Amino acid sequence: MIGKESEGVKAELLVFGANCLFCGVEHNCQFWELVAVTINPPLGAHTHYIHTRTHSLPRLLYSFLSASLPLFPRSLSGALLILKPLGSNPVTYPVPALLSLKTSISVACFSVSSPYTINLLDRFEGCPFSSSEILKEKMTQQNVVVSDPKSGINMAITVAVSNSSIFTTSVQKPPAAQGGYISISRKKFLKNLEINGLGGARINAWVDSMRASSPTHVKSNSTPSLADDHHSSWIVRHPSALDMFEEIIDASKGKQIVMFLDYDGTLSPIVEDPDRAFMSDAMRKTVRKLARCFPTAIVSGRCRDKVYNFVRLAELYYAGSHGMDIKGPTTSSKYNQDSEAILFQPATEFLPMIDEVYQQLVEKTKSTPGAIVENNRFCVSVHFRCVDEKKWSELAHQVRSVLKGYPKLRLNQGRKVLEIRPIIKWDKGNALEFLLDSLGFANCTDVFPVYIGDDRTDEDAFKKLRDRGQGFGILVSKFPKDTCASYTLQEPDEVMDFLQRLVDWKRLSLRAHSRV
Ligand SMILES: O=P(O)(O)OC[C@H]1O[C@H](O[C@H]2O[C@H](CO)[C@@H](O)[C@H](O)[C@H]2O)[C@H](O)[C@@H](O)[C@@H]1O
Repeated sequence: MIGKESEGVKAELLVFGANCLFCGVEHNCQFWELVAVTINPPLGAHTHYIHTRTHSLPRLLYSFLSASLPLFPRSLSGALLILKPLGSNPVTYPVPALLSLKTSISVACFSVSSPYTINLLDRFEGCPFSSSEILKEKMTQQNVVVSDPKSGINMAITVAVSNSSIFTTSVQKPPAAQGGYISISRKKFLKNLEINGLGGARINAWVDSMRASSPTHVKSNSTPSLADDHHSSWIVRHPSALDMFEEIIDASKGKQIVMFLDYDGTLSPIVEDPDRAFMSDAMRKTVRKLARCFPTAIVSGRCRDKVYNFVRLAELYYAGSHGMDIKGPTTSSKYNQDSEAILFQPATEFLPMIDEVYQQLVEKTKSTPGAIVENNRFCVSVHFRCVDEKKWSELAHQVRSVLKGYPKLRLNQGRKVLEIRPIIKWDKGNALEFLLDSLGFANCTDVFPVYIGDDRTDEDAFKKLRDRGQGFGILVSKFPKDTCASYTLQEPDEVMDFLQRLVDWKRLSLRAHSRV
């Protein structure tokens, strides 16, 4: 079973395989290997890349599906097939039932049994095999039926599961990246950079990850129409929170909205000097109004004092150092009568170690022009935004040489920054949960948390919301990225517009309420 029918969970099926989805044969199109099918996007809101390359099949599939969407019943908003390049890591956001299979799903087809009966596979022209033949031939079968409780439609999904990738024997090595888009494969964008291990190989992985860390432009050799397709399909799955404002408000009806805001890249634009990442007065004013309407927290990778000095609003909750330093408001308001009591620091024992590492990193990296080491109290950031790309490998070596002596620290990567922090299992997602509990929403079903952020570490919070099945995340990005957020906003200015709309809506609804 995929998802929990009773809770109306949207179904999503990930399909991995090296062979053609439709005929099961390995065509001469070694550029793709993975297909994800998302049913009911964008509400399913699972993110994957379309990483189409030179072969025309991906485009064909995409046009085929776009043409099929109008045939779907209204409540079934569609299905998307997403392709990944051969050899890349599979995206790991399957619904829990699929996750627990701990196996790769090699190839699949699905059909939608409804009054409209659409079998995508059979409708594909030129497919020499029927779905069942492929599946019988290639793998063990597992049939999954998903009901869409709203539409009363049963979707029969046939998933073929194999413990080893049955197609890998004839699979060639992935081609070197060519054409394409600004997509960051999970392989390239390592969430936790490995500190020890094989020297050269590891450093290369770091540098690859550093390169992928902050896409700012479409690669010059990309094919514009494919890039457009990629971007539009990403937007379909992660629509603008401004465009979807009414839907968002509908979803929050009867629930208490709680706002969580990242700082850098969300409330303030990204700038070269981390000490000059100021927030505009207009943004400050908007956040102040927001906090009068909803409990509001700032969740940042920065040291709490520093982010407070940028924001300067005493009525907010602050979670600094990626959530490892949480403090309630220092002035009371409607939402925080005894919040001053809140202070949570789960990593205090690491303070001396972080200090020591900070000093060593400053010393070690001082020969690399442009490198900035920032002490974020419970974590340290090494910025490489202003370091010449030719020097990135040198910087990676320097950082690794320091970290080798500290097995209790780990390294993550943000936007042109290496972030070092204690190995403890505490992230922005835990901070969000902690704050919700502190606000009195533990085990509450009528709370609607909204988290807005732009960076990798914000994904922990997006994922937490998705796992809780409450509220949603909004990713601030102009470019397609792998994300657990449901919606997007392009830049801090759009964040401000969105917050202002929330404020206006709240004021209007309070007025309407008081008239009744
Ligand atoms: O969780 P966040 O609040 O988003 O913190 C993540 C990092 O943000 C800051 O760095 C980023 O913004 C800088 C200023 O615009 C920019 O120069 C840098 O390249 C970005 O990575 C902060 O300085 C870091 O310490 C945080 O780790």
